[in-house]
Amino acid sequence: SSRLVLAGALGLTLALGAYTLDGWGREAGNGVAPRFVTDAQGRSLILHGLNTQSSAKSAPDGVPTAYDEEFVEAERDLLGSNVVRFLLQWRSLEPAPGRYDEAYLDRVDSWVRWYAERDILVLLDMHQDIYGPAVNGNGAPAWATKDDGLPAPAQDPWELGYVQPGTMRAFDHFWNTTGEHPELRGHYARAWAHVAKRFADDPAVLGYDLMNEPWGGSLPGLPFERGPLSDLYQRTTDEIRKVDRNKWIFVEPRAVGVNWGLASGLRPIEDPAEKIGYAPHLYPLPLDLGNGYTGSDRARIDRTLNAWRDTVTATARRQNAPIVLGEYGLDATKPGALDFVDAVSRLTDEMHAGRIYWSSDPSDWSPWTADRKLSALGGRLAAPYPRAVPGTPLTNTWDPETRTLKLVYAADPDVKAPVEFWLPSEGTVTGGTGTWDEESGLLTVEAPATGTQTLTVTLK
Ligand SMILES: CN(C)c1ccc(C(=O)NC[C@H]2N[C@H](CO)[C@@H](O)[C@@H]2O)cc1
Repeated sequence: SSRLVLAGALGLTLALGAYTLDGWGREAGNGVAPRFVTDAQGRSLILHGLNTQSSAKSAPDGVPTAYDEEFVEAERDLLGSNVVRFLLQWRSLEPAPGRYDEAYLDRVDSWVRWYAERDILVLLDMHQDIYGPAVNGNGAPAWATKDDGLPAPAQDPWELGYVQPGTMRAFDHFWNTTGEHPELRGHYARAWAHVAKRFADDPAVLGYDLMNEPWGGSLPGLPFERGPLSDLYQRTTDEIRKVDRNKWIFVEPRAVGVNWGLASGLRPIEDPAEKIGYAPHLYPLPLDLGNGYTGSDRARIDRTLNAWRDTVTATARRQNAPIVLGEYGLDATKPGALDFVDAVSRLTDEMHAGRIYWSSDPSDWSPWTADRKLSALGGRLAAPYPRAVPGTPLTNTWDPETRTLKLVYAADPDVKAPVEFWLPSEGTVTGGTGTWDEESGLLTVEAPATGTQTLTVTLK
């Protein structure tokens, strides 16, 4: 099938790309991420939420169409979300070179306000897939799509769109591999600076995810990441920091290969604010090929998860970056799908990484039913978790059998704030004094502010 053709082509690319990295690209890196995003009180945050939303990719006005404020309310109340990865479109932001559409940013701001009113932080994602609409993708404006008139017909599966001649040329011009369009990356960096200038002082905005799933066109993965991609991230960070020295800036590795557990070649980005986060995606190849999380595929996928953990942790450590899994998801009708969701939850809990599910759109992947309740998959996402910790989390494990969450953390005596858990229903706590708020689903726990603390929360 064409998916197998895709896998073969990409697999060969990967093998060649990966082998150039000191063997097969596996780097030791077990253990926890060295950094956390912190709140105003200095608590370490563990971020859980949804991607919103794929419908924005093709929406004429560039904002989600299959989502509304009622859903945002449900995200807080039924899923306990404290973050959203909100898709932006460069085509909507900068419809002509150097001309920014403030009405578009007003529409984005109206969504940010919805999330702000529900204490959900917003990670703004400059989203692209297959470069932009002019080559049957989404993201870039037509004026920045230099396809040299080469063909780029829509493909099935859609991923083959990345290797069409016109799309490859558009990427090669953007990364200036051709040497003919050095101006494009400057436009991209300045467009981000324009967004940052708008939201620099908005406490609801967590920060900026600089590019969704970068693709190097003709450049192999590792040289692409070490060269033009890291250069673009550095240039964009420099432009943003001219107007915003506070927000987090998240960088993504290349999608192909790293989504499946291979090592990334990203260089550490220099940032005077020292607030660079790492936001990789996780899509094991057997699932991408339409299989389930069962039998021999399950064993392969488990090996992918372990490799992904090690390589992601190693890359984050190079940058001293907190980790947020920016995308993971699958068709919930596939065999073993819910077990995969639980496996990713355990993995990111082990890494103390945030996790943002793809996506809130109506589909077989969705956490929502047609009548806006939690789907079976949504129910697995709605597990208890520690959202804010006054110290460094050491252990964070949820056991659905015993309905018990165990948090061990090294208390920071300088952080005068309680532990905050989100629970889908009331729970009791040992190791501290808990206050349950039914309306918000928050269990606030006072515990000693020194030494290693162990809190055990059990749902009633
Ligand atoms: C060949 N290339 C460059 C490629 C192949 C496959 C993906 C992908 O599956 N991505 C996973 C999900 N991410 C997007 C949105 O960011 C979703 O549409 C995909 O399901 C990406 C790139």
